[in-house]
Amino acid sequence: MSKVAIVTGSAGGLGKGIAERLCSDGFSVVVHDINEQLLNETVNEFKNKGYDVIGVKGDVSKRNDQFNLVKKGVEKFGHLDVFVNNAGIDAVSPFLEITEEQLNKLFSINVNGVVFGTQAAAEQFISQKSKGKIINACSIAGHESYEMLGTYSATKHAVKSFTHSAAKELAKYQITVNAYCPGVAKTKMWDRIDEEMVKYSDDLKPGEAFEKFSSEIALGRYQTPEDVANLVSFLASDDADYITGQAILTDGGLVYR
Ligand SMILES: NC(=O)C1=CN([C@@H]2O[C@H](COP(=O)(O)OP(=O)(O)OC[C@H]3O[C@@H](n4cnc5c(N)ncnc54)[C@H](O)[C@@H]3O)[C@@H](O)[C@H]2O)C=CC1
Ligand SMILES: CC(=O)C(C)=O
Repeated sequence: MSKVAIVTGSAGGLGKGIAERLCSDGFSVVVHDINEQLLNETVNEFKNKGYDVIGVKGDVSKRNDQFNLVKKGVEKFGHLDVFVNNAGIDAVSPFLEITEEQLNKLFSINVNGVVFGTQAAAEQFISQKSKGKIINACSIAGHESYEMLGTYSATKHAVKSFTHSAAKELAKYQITVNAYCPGVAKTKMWDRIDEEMVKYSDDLKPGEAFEKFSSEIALGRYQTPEDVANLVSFLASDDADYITGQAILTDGGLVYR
């Protein structure tokens, strides 16, 4: 019987890289996203590669959608082993321009989404009477608070905090809760961050905000989805059974904690 993983926001970006890696690790995978067209494209691409996947559309900020996601995954594959709370969004603005709308939107997706996903997965693990692994997308911005990324950084600090508290409460069920903290990966998220940072700057040209962040990476290159997937693959494996409550940096040497 193959292991089963759900990865939220996995039609593109880091989530897609994580979902593909878990497929090649032998998992049956539920690919999930709010973007239905991209979701269908990714599911078809994975099926053509021979991977055992289904697609479920949903919005992580809606509690019912998160419980429906687990239900659909279990209806198809019979059980659940790993739930990756990957979906997240960005926002760029000076502190004095942070709006109520920005705060509500980012917290509802990046934080509420992680809480609801964790609750849905944990209920399933408990009812299965099995161990289970919950793996959350944090960030270097969950360890360091960046200028122009104040709201985003606050959401990722909240993800780290919920990773700690959920790990403490769920350990008695043999459920582990950990987080991966990427650095600077060239996905659509960074394309948007770069575009916004350039708008707010007098001297940055398109691409230069990304280059500026990347130039500080000790290992000398920006991150790929595969770099992130390497860590998530380990956290999803039995080799990580004794690790819980950790928010692990994978950033090529950028933030040291
Ligand atoms: N790209 C980077 O350098 C870094 C990314 N991260 C985190 O990694 C995660 C993935 O980031 P990327 O792949 O770069 O982002 P991305 O924007 O490239 O991809 C995110 C995916 O999530 C989906 N999504 C957005 N809102 C959703 C919602 N409400 N419900 C369901 N799906 C939704 C999008 O449609 C998209 O397919 C995020 O949590 C992000 O904060 C952390 C550190 C660095
Ligand atoms: C996108 C991200 O997580 C940053 C800038 O730390």
